[in-house]
Amino acid sequence: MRLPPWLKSMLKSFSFLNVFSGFLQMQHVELTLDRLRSAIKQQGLDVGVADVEHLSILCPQVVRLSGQDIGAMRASDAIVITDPLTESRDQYEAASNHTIGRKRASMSAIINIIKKREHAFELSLLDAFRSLVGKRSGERLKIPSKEYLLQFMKEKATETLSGDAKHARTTRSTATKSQSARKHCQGTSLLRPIEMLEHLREGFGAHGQIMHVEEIKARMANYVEIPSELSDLTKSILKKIGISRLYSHQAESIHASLSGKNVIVATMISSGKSLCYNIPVVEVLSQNLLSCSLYLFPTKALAQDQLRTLSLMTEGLKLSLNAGVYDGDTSQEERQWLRDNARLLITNPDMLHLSILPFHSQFQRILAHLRFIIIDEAHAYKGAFGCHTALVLRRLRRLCSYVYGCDPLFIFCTGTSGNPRDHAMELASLSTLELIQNDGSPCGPKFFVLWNPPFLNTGSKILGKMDTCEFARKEVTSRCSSPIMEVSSLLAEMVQHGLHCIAFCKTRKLSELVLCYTREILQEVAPHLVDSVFAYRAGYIAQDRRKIENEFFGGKLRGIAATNALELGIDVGDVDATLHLGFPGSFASLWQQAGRSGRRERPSLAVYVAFEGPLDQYYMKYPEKLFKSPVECCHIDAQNKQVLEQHLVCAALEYPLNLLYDEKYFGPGLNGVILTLMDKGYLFSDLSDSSSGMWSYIGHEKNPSHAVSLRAIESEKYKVIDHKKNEVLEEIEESRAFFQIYEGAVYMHQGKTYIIKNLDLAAKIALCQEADLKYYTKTRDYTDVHVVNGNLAYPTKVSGMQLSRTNAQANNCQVTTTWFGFYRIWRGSREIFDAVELSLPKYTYESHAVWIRVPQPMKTAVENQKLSFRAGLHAASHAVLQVVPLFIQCNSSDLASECANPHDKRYFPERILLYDRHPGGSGISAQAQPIFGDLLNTALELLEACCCNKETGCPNCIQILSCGEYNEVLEKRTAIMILKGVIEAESHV
Ligand SMILES: Nc1ncnc2c1ncn2[C@@H]1O[C@H](COP(=O)(O)OP(=O)(O)OP(=O)(O)O)[C@@H](O)[C@H]1O
Repeated sequence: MRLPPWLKSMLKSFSFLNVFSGFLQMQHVELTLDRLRSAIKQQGLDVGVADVEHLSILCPQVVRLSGQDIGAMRASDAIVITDPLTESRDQYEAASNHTIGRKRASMSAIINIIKKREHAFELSLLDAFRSLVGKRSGERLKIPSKEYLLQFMKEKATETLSGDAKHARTTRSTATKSQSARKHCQGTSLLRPIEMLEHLREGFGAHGQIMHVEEIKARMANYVEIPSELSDLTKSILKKIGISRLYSHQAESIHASLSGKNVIVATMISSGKSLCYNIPVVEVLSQNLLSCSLYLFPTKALAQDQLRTLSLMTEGLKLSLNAGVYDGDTSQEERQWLRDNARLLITNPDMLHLSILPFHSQFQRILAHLRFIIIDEAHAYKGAFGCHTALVLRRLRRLCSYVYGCDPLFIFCTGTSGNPRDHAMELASLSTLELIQNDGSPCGPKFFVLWNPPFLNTGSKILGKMDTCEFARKEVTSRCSSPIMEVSSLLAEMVQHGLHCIAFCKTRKLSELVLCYTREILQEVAPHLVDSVFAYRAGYIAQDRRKIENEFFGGKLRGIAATNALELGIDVGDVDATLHLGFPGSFASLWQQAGRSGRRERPSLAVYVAFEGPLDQYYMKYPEKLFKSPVECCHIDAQNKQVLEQHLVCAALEYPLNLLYDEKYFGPGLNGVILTLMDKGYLFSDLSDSSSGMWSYIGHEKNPSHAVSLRAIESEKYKVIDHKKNEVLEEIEESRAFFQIYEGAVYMHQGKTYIIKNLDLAAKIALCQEADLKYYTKTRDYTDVHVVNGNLAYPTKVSGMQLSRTNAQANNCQVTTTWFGFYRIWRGSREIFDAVELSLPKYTYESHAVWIRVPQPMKTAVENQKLSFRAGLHAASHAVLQVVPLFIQCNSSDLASECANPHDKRYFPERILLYDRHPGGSGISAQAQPIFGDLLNTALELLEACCCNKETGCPNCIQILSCGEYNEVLEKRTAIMILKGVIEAESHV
């Protein structure tokens, strides 16, 4: 059914309603269908519409009324309820007239939603009133004035909720309900970060959310004079950028680099590390006009940031560095120009591996005169990515040495690593490295707030600091307000009061949701600031990202809802506050994110808002564990046989391998790997000439590096195009695409909602159209994991841990996702109101899994007790997944568990299995294998310690946000039985 054209045109004429929609949104109270039905019944009214069940009364722009509210307005008006399934204008009119006619007595307000199966149209209170009552049937009813309605709403906003409204609150989902009770700050006075903390304490945060405030004290600078040995040009550059003295560590590291030492600078975030490499580079490159430098950054954004810094330093001076960024976004002409002219080439390890080393002769000028290799954000090179980068650097060093006769120095920088020196030495295979860590930079005080969304009890009073379990015993379903809403409200508050703020979110979707809610709040309290908040995440096209970075740096934007794409050292200017939606997966990440604020000695604020999961709640309860723990060590294993094989093939193409000379780069495993590669047909040596000992590449691929992905980056992507503007909004990796784009999907981008109109699978293009929708969509899918045997490519080192023996196995696996439909879900209430079928191709990728078999007698024992083995396994896998970040530095979204689909009746393997979510694997499940026994024990402890008494568990134990099956088919008691059984079997290993 389509919305009748007459109604559409009528609605257009009520655009003034948009002005009030934010206001109305804030004021609503919620009503369940049951409550509506009984309220209507209590008043002896005949609803007259066939089936109240079909009423959709949950959209945010419709005022939701409790029975009590209906009573309150009894004298005034009428309620019009139309059947949402009405199919035509005639039926529609008949239904509404019929309805109105039969209840003209004394109903109190209007709730009207017209819904069809494909799209849902929602009318605001006034819309509905005007269109239905005012224009169509108004003569027969009293119409409340606009003033009356607004007054009513104002009163509602201040009144304490009680009676029916209370009940409605506690039975609804949590996202918007606490918001509706808590007024948003309307102020826009300028506040400094410390004043903001007080402001929060007295206002928005006065409901016990603030669990702890850690004051990280200010630190005085230790300055030294600018060394006299520096050239006049370098001194003039320092003067130009306003540096009159150096921090002591800067002088120390510059001296070490200029004395020919490899250096790692491991000082605080924002401690002026970039000068530690820029000054020696400028000094050397200005003295010898042939000398060159190579800068490596892990992200494109950092590369751009550094180019900006270098331009500011050198513009207008007689120094032609011809600096430029050589990455995937660089045009062919620019690449050619940089190859011919650049003396300072900024790139990333992926580009080095794919486009520089295999074509090294084109970079002959640069490689032959390479004096420095700069590796900033060294801590980013860990795990699988670190392992690959280590081998790329070995390939670079041997080419420089054998082919171009040079031995460049390294300067590493890191702000967050537990083992900076060892890690960097392993990364670049260096035998000596000077560690600079006596930090001479100043820093302003930082107030780090731990913030737990408030609890709501059955009386819907917001409770203060209540022990999670104490509360869980009382009422689990109405635990607390949504952390997403809390972060959105905080972001709005910061922006309103003139603070520059970044809200870090774990996923792309969360960053879009936070942006969307923040804008809604700002629309209500400070509409002129709505466009000063943006989202920043992977997927956006490069041009858009640059624009956001520049506008935030320039102060035009005040707030950003970002993923960790903005986490690493980009200098985004004066940030006053950071928000952190959930623990980001490692201390290093958290400190990196928080380090974005408070640069240049300014006081700053950081607020970590907890999710309900065990890890976040653990830190809320034990803040010292957060603030006193050292940052994690970075591990790489450059001897990993499988990775070594891959890179030796590439290295042999670049320059023949030699056992005698290459062992110092590739380690003692070189001989064995060369023989394996010979057997596989990649390498050949003329054994008749035993003196040469050279192994040449004879494989079929023209450029074997194309087959090796350093960080499992997918090349196949889907483009999302705004149909009307013909503009590319985003490119989504193939593995993620069908979770977001399919015909009918609601797609979010920069706080706007779009509907996907067409998906062209062959061209990999999704056309979308902007649409103001109050619902979102979520796919219905299932994922099969097929375990296959094979060696794993990534390290299994877990530092300082006693490894227990275990039955758990780590294997390669094949992950296949099948999409069979999607749900339409109201925002705010998160209620599913429609299910639609889908037909999309399956997506399969290779990954790695860690798993343990559940003993057969355990299955029999569970079934004998008439419990569901599937539900127990599913819940046990969730519990194990929840505890992984306690042992391994990772995000819980890096891994997934095998989840039982409620409709799937096929055989379900008797195993607890976790797998790497990224195609190609990320190495985390391999790291989990040796500690699987600990994971099982901790998961059992978690379940036994959680006081929720629900069989389906709670977010503290077995319910997880990322469950592909929406936490259906879960049994906590059975999970405990199964875990005990598996742990018992482990004790016999
Ligand atoms: N000696 C100095 N005196 C005054 N300001 C300085 C000095 N050195 C650096 N700064 C300023 O400190 C700020 C931070 O510098 P920079 O971005 O180099 O820090 P960083 O340690 O590289 O940061 P990150 O940890 O994010 O990578 C810059 O604005 C820079 O201009």
